[in-house]
Amino acid sequence: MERFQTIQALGSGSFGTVRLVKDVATDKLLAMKVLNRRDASKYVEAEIVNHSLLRHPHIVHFREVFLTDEHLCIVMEYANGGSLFNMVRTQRRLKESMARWFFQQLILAVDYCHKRGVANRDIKLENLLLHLEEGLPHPLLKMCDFGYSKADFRSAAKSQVGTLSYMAPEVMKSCGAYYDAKVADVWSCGVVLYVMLYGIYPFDNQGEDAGLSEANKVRKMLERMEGEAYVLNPAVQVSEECIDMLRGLLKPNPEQRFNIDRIMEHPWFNKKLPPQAREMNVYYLNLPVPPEYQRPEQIKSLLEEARGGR
Ligand SMILES: Nc1ncnc2c1ncn2[C@@H]1O[C@H](COP(=O)(O)OP(=O)(O)OP(=O)(O)O)[C@@H](O)[C@H]1O
Repeated sequence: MERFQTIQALGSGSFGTVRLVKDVATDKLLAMKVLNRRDASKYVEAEIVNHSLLRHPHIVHFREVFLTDEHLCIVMEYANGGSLFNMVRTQRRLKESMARWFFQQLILAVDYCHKRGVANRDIKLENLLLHLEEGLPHPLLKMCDFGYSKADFRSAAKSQVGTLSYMAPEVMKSCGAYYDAKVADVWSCGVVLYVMLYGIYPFDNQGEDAGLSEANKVRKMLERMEGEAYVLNPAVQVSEECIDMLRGLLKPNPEQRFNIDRIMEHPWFNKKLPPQAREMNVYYLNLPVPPEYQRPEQIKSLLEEARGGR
């Protein structure tokens, strides 16, 4: 008998589809990403291995990867509330208190990833899923998609990856020069916060830039980033403390940008922060890996097999 029963399709990405499945043994609902075996590239391998290193309440939990005759299946936690992107699109923008609720969870997840040695490099609203849980006033945030992630980034990154609207200026300009992937992640968190509050992108002015070539669009965006020329619409009620946070995150010079410690010390971040949030991160960092979990070496050899070494 099959171990997983498909309930419905959840969506599709550049590599394959994601399904809602039921674990037949436990009745638990899970998400399963199904790729063709031939798409088991080194990038996909990095995505899965990096994801498998992370266990945190605000990161979609990686369960296992397995092969069928034709497919590579990645089983993970199912987030039942859609994405933050959909929520912001439906509501146009979020109230400051709601934006802070999600931002706190995002920063806890990013802090944990960085301490584990993983930079996501594609933090955006579409990759932040939501999970509704009984008894909680708002959905929980769950980071997903480690397709561009980089582990062991002590030697900084240099490839230009990510999504343009969320990309830090030093990444956009890098052209093979090194940048610190952790600091670039903080910029993307700043863009996420801005979009939640104002319902538009801070630097990607789609109206004004329509019709421009890609190169000119990037040039325009860079000019706005470097001039810190994002609009703080006065019709939207946002506190001074929150704006101070935004300004610290969207500093074009990576050396002047807030780092995670500075964010976590900020009074706006600490307002209504759930008790023991920081201790929780220490707890998850020290959690031993259960013996039944797939290790990076096992995952790598499975992917090797998928690539043809059957
Ligand atoms: N764990 C999950 N729980 C619930 N929905 C999920 C889960 N993982 C992915 N999805 C949904 O499935 C869809 C496809 O996800 P997938 O990660 O394959 O592609 P993508 O991120 O949209 O695109 P790409 O892979 O090109 O970046 C998305 O709409 C996503 O919200």
